[in-house]
Amino acid sequence: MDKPADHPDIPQPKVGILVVNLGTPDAPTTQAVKRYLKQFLSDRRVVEIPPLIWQPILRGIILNTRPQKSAKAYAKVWTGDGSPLASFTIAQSKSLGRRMQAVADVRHAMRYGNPSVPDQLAAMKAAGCNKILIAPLYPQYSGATTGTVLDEAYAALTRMRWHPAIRTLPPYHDDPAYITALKMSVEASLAQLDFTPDALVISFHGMPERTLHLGDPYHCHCQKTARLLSEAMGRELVVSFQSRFGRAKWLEPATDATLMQLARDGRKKVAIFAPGFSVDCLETLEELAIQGHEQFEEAGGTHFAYLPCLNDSDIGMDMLETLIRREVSGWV
Ligand SMILES: C=CC1=C(C)c2cc3[nH]c(cc4nc(cc5[nH]c(cc1n2)c(C)c5CCC(=O)O)C(CCC(=O)O)=C4C)c(C)c3C=C
Ligand SMILES: [Fe+2]
Ligand SMILES: [Fe+2]
Repeated sequence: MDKPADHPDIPQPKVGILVVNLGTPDAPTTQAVKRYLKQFLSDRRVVEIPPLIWQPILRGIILNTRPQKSAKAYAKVWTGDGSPLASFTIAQSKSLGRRMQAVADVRHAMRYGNPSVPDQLAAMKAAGCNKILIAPLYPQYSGATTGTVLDEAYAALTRMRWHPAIRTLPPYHDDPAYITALKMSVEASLAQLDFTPDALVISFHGMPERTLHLGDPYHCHCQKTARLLSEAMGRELVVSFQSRFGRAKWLEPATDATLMQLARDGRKKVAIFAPGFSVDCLETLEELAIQGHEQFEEAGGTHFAYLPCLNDSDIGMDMLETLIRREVSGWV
């Protein structure tokens, strides 16, 4: 008698892997950035101000001023393949697809913009995936990043009659595979420099400080990543938080202030990296590598290096494959 798995009428389990990142504008233009920021900054997980107060500020002030300024910043880092965040995320998804082609259908989605999480879940379902791993590519958990990706996925599932089985990739801020990949990548980048840094700065995207007091683990996850990496590398790392937005108090110390203070303290050779971003993007390539460099030199610094994110490097992809294979084990 046939075993059920061999029976031609019984569908074989097909595993889907959906890697998800933040999203980015379609073009470095005021209009495209405005569309993107409207969706992004209307997410109540990102701006936790009641909509009756926040929406008039967003629509009346922010969306009439910030898109033009941000579009200029995007234009400085835009490439022939589009936004760095999009092109690196696509490269990661393709690389993972090649590595796992025997066992899974790998796709990518963006929380804001396209391809959207609901569209990609529907496409995977239509392609026969009945077991799906949702993998938000944020090492450190926050409600504003991992949380909102999962909200979006679960909301899409509520509209499906026949759910696929779902697993989610947990935060990996303290995973030995992630810490080892960062150590290898940072040390390889440092070995390429033509100077020895007096300080190594580890910069994470900021959040309103209030989120820490409300129980968001993001700040603790960032601090733990920094501590574990510092221990693994056997050297001091200066922790800071970048990209402040709005008037509320954000996590401190701020990266710009930290860079300027280092220069004033006589630590004039600095290398900086941002391991909370799984790929390079506006916040790393423009805010750190361009603006941070200028701020550091204006404060008297002499040597500055920005060290790249893991992106789709072999080191980074080996790490992601390890984490993802672990989550789908038993399925494949
Ligand atoms: C990696 C984690 C991120 C956290 C945490 C985060 C929180 C957060 N961000 C904003 C506002 C903006 N962020 C912007 C860009 C941006 N943010 C992240 C990641 C995190 N944000 C990335 C990867 C990017 C780059 C996107 C790209 O296209 O390359 C922007 C847009 C750019 C700009 O106008 O400055 C805004 C605005 C808030 C309010 C927030 C708090 C929870
Ligand atoms: Fe952000
Ligand atoms: Fe920024």
